[in-house]
Amino acid sequence: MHSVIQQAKRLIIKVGSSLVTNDGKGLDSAAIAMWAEQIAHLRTLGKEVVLVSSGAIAEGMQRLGFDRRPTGVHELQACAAVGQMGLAQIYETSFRAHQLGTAQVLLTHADLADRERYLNARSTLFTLLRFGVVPIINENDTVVTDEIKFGDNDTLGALVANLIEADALIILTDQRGLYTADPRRDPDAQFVHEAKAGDLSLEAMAGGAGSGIGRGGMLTKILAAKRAATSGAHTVIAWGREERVLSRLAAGEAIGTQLTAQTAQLTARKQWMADHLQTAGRVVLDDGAVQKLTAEGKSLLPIGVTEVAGEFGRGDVITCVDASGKPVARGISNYASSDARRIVRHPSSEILSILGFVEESELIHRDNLVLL
Ligand SMILES: Nc1ncnc2c1ncn2[C@@H]1O[C@H](COP(=O)(O)OP(=O)(O)O)[C@@H](O)[C@H]1O
Ligand SMILES: N[C@@H](CCC(=O)OP(=O)(O)O)C(=O)O
Repeated sequence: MHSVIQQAKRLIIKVGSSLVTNDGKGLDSAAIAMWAEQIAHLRTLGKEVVLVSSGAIAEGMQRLGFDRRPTGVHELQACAAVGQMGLAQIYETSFRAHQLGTAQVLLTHADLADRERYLNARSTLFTLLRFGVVPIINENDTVVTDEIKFGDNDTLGALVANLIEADALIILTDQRGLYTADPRRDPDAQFVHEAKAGDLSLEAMAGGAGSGIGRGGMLTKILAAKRAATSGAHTVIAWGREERVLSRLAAGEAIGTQLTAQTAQLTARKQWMADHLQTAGRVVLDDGAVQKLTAEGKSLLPIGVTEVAGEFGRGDVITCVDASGKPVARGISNYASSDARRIVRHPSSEILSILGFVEESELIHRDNLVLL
């Protein structure tokens, strides 16, 4: 019995190129229809699902008549642009059959490295989930070159898991999970049912891609599990063609390899903030706000702030101090210092009229706040 997927409220599901495109033979509409049906089922169980799908390059190669992967970067990018249309079309059609809308989200490394774009991507994904839509994510291949690529969608899946604090990452691939060696090369390879995410011995077991279609192989999946675990997300690596794989995982069945995160989700996030000793700025709280934060576990609203010191951007970690200057909390600011200065001492209902836009009604959300 594996219960991490059963218990997960928010899930990232990553499907690899070889699965999506039937080993490069063209989009596998039957398989995609089955995942869509299962994802619709997961949603009826109250789970939020984000899909990370590879396959744009493989599908574009097919459509443009390449029988081997082109070597030129712009040819690959052109393939991705052509193939992405096929992905968008088939996902939209497959989910529509279950009255679910889809949304295309193409991300680059630069998007997630930039604090403001990171927060924007995060807010947009949360909003899509709130609208009941299934976001379908891929790397924005047409605008990236090697140095700034995620390079593989296993890594992208893990970063998205970190981005929206998913409880679990499911990586569907063309093997049943992790073996002690590449099963394509070593017939004696043993199946690994369960291990700790981040266990270094796993990295030695995992080899590169076996199919010529996929990019990362097993190593990027192991590293993705390690990365996802930093925000407390567990990973399951499973065979995408296993019958009803997603629904059975959601029912608690032990399928695939489970790589368990060792740190609880909130603890991991709070630890990250607590480790942020160099904060970009400081806000002074009135006594009421100190009370709300420390005794009631509430978010920090602009109205409870009397002063903003330093220069910081949206997404920076800032320190909250009481009227005497004593630090009481640390957290991620939803507003840049220039905007924060204008909205402090005001009720959140006035943010729109003061700034002309509203990022969030809180200055710091309690999930992004750690008490000192
Ligand atoms: N230890 C291992 N256990 C399982 N598969 C492995 C291992 N090492 C390497 N592989 C290879 O990794 C491949 C899956 O990676 P990849 O081709 O990138 O798939 P995807 O397109 O799903 O990301 C498998 O087909 C397999 O040959
Ligand atoms: N963005 C690329 C993803 C390449 C990739 O990571 O492939 P895979 O190893 O099959 O997940 C595409 O859509 O072709």
